[in-house]
Amino acid sequence: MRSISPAPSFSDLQDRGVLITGGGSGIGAALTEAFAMQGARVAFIDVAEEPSRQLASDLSNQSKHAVHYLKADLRNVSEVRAAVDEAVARLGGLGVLINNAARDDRHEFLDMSEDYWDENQAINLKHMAFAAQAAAPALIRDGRGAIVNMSSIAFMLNMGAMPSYTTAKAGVLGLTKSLAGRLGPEGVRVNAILPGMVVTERQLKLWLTEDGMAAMRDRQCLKRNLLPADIVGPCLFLASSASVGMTAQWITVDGGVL
Ligand SMILES: NC(=O)c1ccc[n+]([C@@H]2O[C@H](COP(=O)([O-])OP(=O)(O)OC[C@H]3O[C@@H](n4cnc5c(N)ncnc54)[C@H](O)[C@@H]3O)[C@@H](O)[C@H]2O)c1
Repeated sequence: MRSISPAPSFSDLQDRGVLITGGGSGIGAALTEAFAMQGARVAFIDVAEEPSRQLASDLSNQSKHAVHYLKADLRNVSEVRAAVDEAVARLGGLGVLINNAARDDRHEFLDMSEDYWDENQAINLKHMAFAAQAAAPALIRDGRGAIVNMSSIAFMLNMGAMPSYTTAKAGVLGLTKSLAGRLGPEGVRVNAILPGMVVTERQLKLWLTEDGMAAMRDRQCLKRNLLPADIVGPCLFLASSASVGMTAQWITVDGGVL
């Protein structure tokens, strides 16, 4: 499910330090690959060790710089901080943080426990704030730092099957606007991407059915499934100096649902 279409080239991303959370599979893996192929210095955090090690090793054989895999459970703030510090040390600085990791569990609202809510917010929202906090000093030192936060159109579709996830994804936009306000005066831009239905291995395994995909294609203007590669161009753009005047904004990549 890795990206296959050629990504646009942004020469300013060469040698930039880039950290991607949840970069070991799905959209995150496509982003890890794309930044590595731009010639960036890339590190990614993921809890899934085996596929992540494999990805880092495969990409390191093809890219200008070795790709660094850092194992951490992003639900744990001290692990987030340690992994970000390690990334900054290994990359020799940081220019770009991609807050990508999430887990879109379905859950029944009427049965939802407090613990479930807290754990769900921890993987879908909280780590983005603390990764940004840990990365901020390096991004400020960089002088043209950029953060890209992964939201979702799901919170605008009145979906009843995952209220904690969709609340977190709405929160990602609030976080994006607040951090843009706080970090903009220090030269750091903060933007977000709202993907629509993107077909990944995990989505296929857990949630997507032929009927469900057909129904979403029906709602889209573009009558094809979106793939992780569709998120790559917008993300590279928001990370690069091509979008140097943009902050506190978001780009929707949903094939035209909204
Ligand atoms: N796929 C879609 O249709 C879709 C739609 C809208 C938004 N998004 C957003 O795009 C982003 C990527 O989605 P995806 O579908 O590629 O997800 P995915 O589940 O395929 O990948 C998420 C990655 O995060 C990692 N991860 C999960 N829990 C972790 C933890 N506790 N600590 C560290 N790493 C952890 C996983 O191992 C995995 O590699 C997410 O923010 C998601 O909400 C996806």
